[in-house]
Amino acid sequence: MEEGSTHKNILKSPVLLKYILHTSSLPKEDEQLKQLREATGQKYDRVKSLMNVPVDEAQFITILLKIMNAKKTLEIGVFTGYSLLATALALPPDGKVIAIDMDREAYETGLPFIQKAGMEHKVNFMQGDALLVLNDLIEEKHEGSFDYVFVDADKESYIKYHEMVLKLVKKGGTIAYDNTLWFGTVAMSEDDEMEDSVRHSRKYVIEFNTFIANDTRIESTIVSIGDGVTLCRRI
Ligand SMILES: C[S@@+](CC[C@H](N)C(=O)[O-])C[C@H]1O[C@@H](n2cnc3c(N)ncnc32)[C@H](O)[C@@H]1O
Repeated sequence: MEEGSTHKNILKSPVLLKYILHTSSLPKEDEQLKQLREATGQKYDRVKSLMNVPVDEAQFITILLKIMNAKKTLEIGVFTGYSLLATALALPPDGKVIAIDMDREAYETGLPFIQKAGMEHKVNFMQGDALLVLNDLIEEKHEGSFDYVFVDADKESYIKYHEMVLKLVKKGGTIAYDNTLWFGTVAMSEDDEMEDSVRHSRKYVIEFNTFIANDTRIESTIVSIGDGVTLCRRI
C-alpha cells in the first residue's frame, strides 16, 4: 500500500509525504506506534481508524515537545492513543501526560503498546466527559501549570475547551488544536459537495478558527500538516 494513503492528510501528494518522512532525522515511526496503529485498524473500521494522527503530524508533535522541553502535558481526545504515545515518547523520563477520553475501551486497545514502549508511568488516563474533567483539574489547582495541551476531541466543543485550557496552560505555554483545516473544507464554499458528516462539524471548525484568529490572549497560526493543526502560544 502506498505510504501515507491510510492517513488523513491535507498534503495531497503521497510522493512528497514519502519524501518528507524519509528525509527527517527522527525515526519514521516507533515500533510500538506502528503496532498501535495496526491494532486500531484491526479493531475499528477505516473511518474510525483514521482518527489516529498521521505519522508526519506525530513527528511534528515530537520535535515541538522536545524544542519546548515540555514536561507536564494534557491531551483531550485519546482514542487508541497514537498521539498520546507519541507525546509520552517525546517527554523526558519524569514527564507526565494527563489524557482525557470518555471511551476507556479505545484507550485500552492501545494500552498494551504504551506498556511495551515503557511509557505507562508517564500517562494518567482520566475517563469522562472532557468538560467535566477539565473543570475538576481547574478545581484541583492545576491552573497555569501545563506546558503543552493537545486538543483532538469533538469539534463542537473546541471553543469551550479553549476557555478552560487557557486557565490550565502556563503563560508562554502551547496549545495545539487538531483538524482545524477539516479536510480542506474550511476554505470551500457552502454549496460545494461534501459528506454530511464532514459538513456537520465544518461549521464548528470555521467558528472556532474565526474565534481563535481574534483572541488577543494568544498568538496563533494554522500549520498545514495532517488535517491542519492550530498552534497557539498563551501570552
Ligand atoms: C479524533 S479521536 C482522538 C485521536 C487521538 N488523538 C489519536 O491520535 O489516536 C477523538 C476522541 O475524542 C473523544 N471525545 C469526543 N468527545 C469527547 C468528550 N466530550 N469528552 C471526552 N472525550 C471525547 C472520542 O471518544 C474519541 O476517542
